Amino acid sequence: MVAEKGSSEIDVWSSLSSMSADVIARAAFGTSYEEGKRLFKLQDQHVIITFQVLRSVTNYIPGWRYIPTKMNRKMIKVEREIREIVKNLIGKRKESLKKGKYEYKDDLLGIMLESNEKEIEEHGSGMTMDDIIEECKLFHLAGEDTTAALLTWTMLLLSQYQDWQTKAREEVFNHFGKDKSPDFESINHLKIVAMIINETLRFYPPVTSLSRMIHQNTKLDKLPLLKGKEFSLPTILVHRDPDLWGSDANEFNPGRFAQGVSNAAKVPGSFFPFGGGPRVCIGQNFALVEAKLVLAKILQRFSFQLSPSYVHAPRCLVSLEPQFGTPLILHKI
Ligand code: HEM
Repeated sequence: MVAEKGSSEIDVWSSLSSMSADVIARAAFGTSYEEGKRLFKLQDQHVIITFQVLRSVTNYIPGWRYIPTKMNRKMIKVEREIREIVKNLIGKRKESLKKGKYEYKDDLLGIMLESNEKEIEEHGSGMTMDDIIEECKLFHLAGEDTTAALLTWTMLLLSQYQDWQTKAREEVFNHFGKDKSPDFESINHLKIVAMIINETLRFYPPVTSLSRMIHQNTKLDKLPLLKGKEFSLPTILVHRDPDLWGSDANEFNPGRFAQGVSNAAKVPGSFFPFGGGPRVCIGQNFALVEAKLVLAKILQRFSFQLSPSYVHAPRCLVSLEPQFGTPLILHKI
């Protein structure tokens, strides 16, 4: 995309979205990667239709979703195709097992099927086909746009704060030079890159709020929280609160993470981009390794700056994303 010795304007949001879709398709479906990609494309369509339906006034008419409107029929068609693909994938793996070829691989689907077989053998019941399909869908939904958003906001901020871009590149060069590929072990030695990623997660958290159900009456300071009600914890507001982060809460300053996550805020527990408790994000380590690897590789090859055509308009769909893309000018180094 960028000439050997040149510069190009690229919408990094769209490129990084395709990249993280590829990563999650490979991790979830390994050898069946191509079918995985098709599945995830369909799921993207499904999300778009769902948001259209949720935003439509007809959403408030009881029973409307059962009426065969154009939109509802499209939704059913996409859902059916998604189920067919996953069923086929599972069928093929089971078939190979029957033929004695134990072909369950180290991908998410393989691990899930293998542990499910054991569960059924030992306890007589396990996950149904529907459960497995839903788990595959959830991983894609939870893991694709979130990681793409993290990487996109990081690149945007490093375009705006060139001093941090230079520091990060120096660190990457010190560890890997210009050509050595960063690997899983050494990626954790990148302290400045880690600080930048944490500050981006604070500044533009891909998941902007958490929902919780209240199980018993309680009080949060003077605020009564009533059993049976749902409440929302606005991550993005907590992450920018000057009482918790200091007067520079609305400034990008990775240095605040220099002494680790637990010392970054004035009040512990003010940083929770991956949620918390029993439902904490199970993909957080995966996402952080992916983000560090990708960022290190980009910093090794390119310097980048903001394009004059960039329009700042974050919006919240599945994750906090740049509504009009993120055009950056990349220079080969
Ligand atoms: C920067 C990237 C990511 C961010 C910011 C993020 C954030 C979150 C948050 C805030 C939650 C809700 C946690 C809670 O309610 O306490 C969550 C749940 C979840 N995430 Fe992530 N996530 C990311 C990447 C990923 C990836 C790559 C995967 C899969 C490989 C993944 C899989 C999941 C799953 C399956 C859940 C549901 C867990 C449950 O309900 O038990 N996430 N994530």
